[in-house]
Amino acid sequence: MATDALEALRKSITAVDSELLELLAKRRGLTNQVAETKIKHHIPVRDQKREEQLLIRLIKQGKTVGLDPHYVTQLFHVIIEDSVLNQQAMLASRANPDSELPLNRVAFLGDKGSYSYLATQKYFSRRAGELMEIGCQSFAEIISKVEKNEADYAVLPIENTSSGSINEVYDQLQHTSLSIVGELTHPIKHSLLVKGETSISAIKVLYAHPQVFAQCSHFLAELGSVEVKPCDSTSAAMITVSETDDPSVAAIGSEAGGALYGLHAIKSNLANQKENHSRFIVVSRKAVSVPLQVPAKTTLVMSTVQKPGALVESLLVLKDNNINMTKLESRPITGNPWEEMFYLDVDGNIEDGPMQNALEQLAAITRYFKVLGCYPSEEISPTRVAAVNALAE
Ligand SMILES: C=C(O[C@@H]1C=C(C(=O)O)C=C[C@H]1O)C(=O)O
Repeated sequence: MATDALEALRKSITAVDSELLELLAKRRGLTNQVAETKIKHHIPVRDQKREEQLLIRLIKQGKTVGLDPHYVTQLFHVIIEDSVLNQQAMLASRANPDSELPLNRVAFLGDKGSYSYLATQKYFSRRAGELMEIGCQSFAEIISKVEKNEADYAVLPIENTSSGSINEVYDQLQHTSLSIVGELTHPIKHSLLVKGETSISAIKVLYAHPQVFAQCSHFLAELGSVEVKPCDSTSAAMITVSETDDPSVAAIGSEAGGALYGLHAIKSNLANQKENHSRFIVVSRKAVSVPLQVPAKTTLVMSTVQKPGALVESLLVLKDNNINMTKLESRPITGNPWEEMFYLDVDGNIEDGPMQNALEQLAAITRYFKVLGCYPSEEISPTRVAAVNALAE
């Protein structure tokens, strides 16, 4: 009897969920039409005033039907982020018709199920064309695939909120002729993955990528005497565990990735930091042009002359041109001990006046200077509604 009632209720929920999906698709269609209008009339993609008004109205309306402001705000932040990213992708592809390929051959680290694989899927889901996945064993192999025209794009992790910059990728960028054409941030949720029935206390051997071990060091310390075995990628770790019936082995990776190999999670949220995200860059042989209506980021690489204050002087060029720097990284220059290559991420478009001034001035005062790429920024900061607390009352 009880199960009949449950069944009926679940049927109704399924019907509501289908309606929600259809409405979300309808909303997406409308925002795509908005993008067409913005292209035609040169209007910026993001309009935070409109977003604020929309959120205030929805929070008020939500209250009348028993939905709390926090829930409504969170839901619509996700919906708006999707809408802005889709519109940005549309504008970017219009501005670069030659990079519209029927087949995108994409090289990334590992195999199906790796974090790079999941990031690749996410990035290309907003872009036209089929996706051909090319799993690789190292960052050098990934870069070389694109350089040799065996792939069109490479997706490379560049930094993580727990373990910091991925030095090996920065070092690869020093020597390549490829350009950065995109970026994306992907949540990294580490789980302890096993094949059959087992428990945490039974685990004796743990496979994972070294970056993953670094990000989960607190969990590893708690685990105690477990042998850690570094692998080339998260997917390599998953494959190793999937190929044995030994209940004392486990891998660390994403639950979604593990499911592709018949693994399940016995513990989740293993990272030291709760908010664990990785930023990936997308590189290609040809640079892209970013429409001025889309927020852009530019990555620069430079080495300064050997004199006191040389780096400060370079940073002042950015300040004088009112350019915001979002990241500064330094890496040793191979063959030149104690000399550093600086990598800078700045907000701005190389087709913009102040940025062109800054680039010219930097080129004049540095020993080596190169633009690694200008690409649409995918960091969509959520619009906060100042009045949200008042509205909650
Ligand atoms: C759809 C638009 O573009 C963006 C996305 C919005 C949305 O999804 O509601 C609102 C404002 C813009 O930041 C728009 O300008 O109306």
